[in-house]
Amino acid sequence: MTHTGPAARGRFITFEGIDGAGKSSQIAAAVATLRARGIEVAPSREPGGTPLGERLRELLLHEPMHIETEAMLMFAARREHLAGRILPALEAGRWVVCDRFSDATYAYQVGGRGLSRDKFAALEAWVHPGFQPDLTLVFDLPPGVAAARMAASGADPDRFEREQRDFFERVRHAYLERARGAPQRIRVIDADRAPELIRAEIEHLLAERFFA
Ligand SMILES: Nc1ncnc2c1ncn2[C@@H]1O[C@H](COP(=O)(O)OP(=O)(O)OP(=O)(O)O)[C@@H](O)[C@H]1O
Ligand SMILES: Cc1cn([C@H]2C[C@H](O)[C@@H](COP(=O)(O)O)O2)c(=O)[nH]c1=O
Repeated sequence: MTHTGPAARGRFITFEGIDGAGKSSQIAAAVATLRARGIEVAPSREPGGTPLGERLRELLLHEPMHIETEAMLMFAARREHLAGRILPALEAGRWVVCDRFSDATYAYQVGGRGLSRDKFAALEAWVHPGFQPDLTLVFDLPPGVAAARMAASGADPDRFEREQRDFFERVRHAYLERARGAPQRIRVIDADRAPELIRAEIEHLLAERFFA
């Protein structure tokens, strides 16, 4: 008899790192790898992922604002994303592969801008109590290397990408600190390597974590 019970919950995988770390093409490769295994995957991004979230993204990336406004808007977009997209997909058995989530708020707003850890923790506990990604990959590389990559790409820098090297040093260290606090969930990837090597490591990690 065919099993017609509820689908198993999907998995939530996030990619993190300083701007220019090389997440985008590796996310596309990871999505393709999972789809090749027959998994239904919903790629998404933060801030964004919903119509309202994308409008908030425009403000966040281009309008100057108070640091607490910035943190609250990141979490407002996230609240919408969780309710409108992430949780429904996971409940329907789809996997969500997301370019950034709350670890980015910790790294950028707490580490980079100096938001208090208590305010971050309160927002996180409000917006997604007890919920975290199943796996987070932090792309780690020196800010100078990331800056050179971004300059070579020729893209117009946004409000975050225009920050100075010391800002990205703080963001990088906040990511590494966050990873030390959750070693089961967060894996640090050496992103200062050829794309093929990074892709092979990610395929290995996905296989080990979800298909062993
Ligand atoms: N491993 C790599 N080695 C050298 N260059 C790379 C590597 N990965 C990506 N790049 C190049 O670096 C630039 C930034 O890459 P990408 O846009 O994937 O970074 P990102 O982490 O998604 O950045 P952002 O968070 O700012 O969107 C691109 O021009 C890309 O082609
Ligand atoms: C989710 C989130 C993002 N940011 C910053 C990090 C990046 O500079 C931009 C998003 O651009 P990307 O090209 O999609 O990487 O937003 C942040 O500061 N805080 C956050 O919570």
